[in-house]
Amino acid sequence: MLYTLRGMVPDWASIVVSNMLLAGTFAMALGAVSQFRGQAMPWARMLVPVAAMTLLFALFIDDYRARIIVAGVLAPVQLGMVLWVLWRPQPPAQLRGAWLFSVGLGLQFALLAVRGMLAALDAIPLDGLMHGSPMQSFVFMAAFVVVILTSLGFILMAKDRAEADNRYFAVHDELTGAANRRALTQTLDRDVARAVRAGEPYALMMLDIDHFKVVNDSYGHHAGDQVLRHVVAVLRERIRAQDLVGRYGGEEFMLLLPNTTLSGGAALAETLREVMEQTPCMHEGRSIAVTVSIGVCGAYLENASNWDYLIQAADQALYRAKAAGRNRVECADLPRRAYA
Ligand SMILES: Nc1nc2c(ncn2[C@@H]2O[C@H](COP(=O)(O)OP(=O)(O)OP(=O)(O)O)[C@@H](O)[C@H]2O)c(=O)[nH]1
Repeated sequence: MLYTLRGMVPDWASIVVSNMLLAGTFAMALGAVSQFRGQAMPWARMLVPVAAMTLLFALFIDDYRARIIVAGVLAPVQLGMVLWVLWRPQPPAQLRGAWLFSVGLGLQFALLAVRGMLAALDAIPLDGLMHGSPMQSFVFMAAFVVVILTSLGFILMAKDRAEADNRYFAVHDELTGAANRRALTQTLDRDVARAVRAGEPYALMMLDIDHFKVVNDSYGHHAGDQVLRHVVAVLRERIRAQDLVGRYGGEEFMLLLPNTTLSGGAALAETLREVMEQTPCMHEGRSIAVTVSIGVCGAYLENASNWDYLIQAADQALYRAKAAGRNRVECADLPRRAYA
């Protein structure tokens, strides 16, 4: 708008302020992309080019050629930084939006750089912004395309991320990243049916952190949360790819172990108990001792329609482990009717 008012408003508004705003737009794009990528706002890299553009345009207020050259250098530098943050060190997960956004920015980058270069080589007419040279008309027209492409690209990136987050949190516990109760249930449905079909054994573990309330009370809730993440990390390191660890409730976790016998599950439970005891959780420079009690059940299943009894059996074994002094593993005796 300020560009089109050239001659009707003072030159400092039409020339200096308008280009300061344009540089500001690119700076905001850099801020937005940095935030999108989870990085801090790069204030210096955002503000220095805007200040440089403003100063140089004020300095060259009567020199159209110099201004085109300045814009042909500074704007591509700003746009290059936006593209760098977007694609480095790894490309973003939201590829289709990122490509659209980058094509828009790349077009702007190329146009301003080429125009600056042609001006520097005296290869385009330099009779002013509003005199309708083909190059100038092209730059104006392209600006609309650029705005549409970059806006659509960014909206698409944000939408794809929101959808991916929704999908992730539908099946993961927010605090620990372990499977949530819903994912555990879905996996049990699928796993138990497969185990029955294949005639393979299946084991299930319930694991509970000992005296977790004391951790919260002594070290605070943040430390408690860190202990929960620590437990999941330790469990994940020890289980196989086909096993699943999920958060069943507050400080209670469930492990699903396909193709595992009761004795195999019990051996793994004992290893996990030992590793947990030997691996304290570090929080703000302090070492917090963690022990767990585990109830295990496992069997060759014959009935895929109901697996509740597996959880009940493992839970009862866990209860016995707690009652027997904690930091222990107990195995469940599955009632015969359960899997007959
Ligand atoms: N920090 C934190 N604490 C939680 C969370 N969910 C549940 N808790 C706490 O976990 C504690 C569980 O306490 P209890 O059920 O008494 O169990 P416990 O202290 O581990 O005792 P035992 O299981 O008998 O060994 C409670 O203090 C809850 O507030 C969570 O997401 N974060």
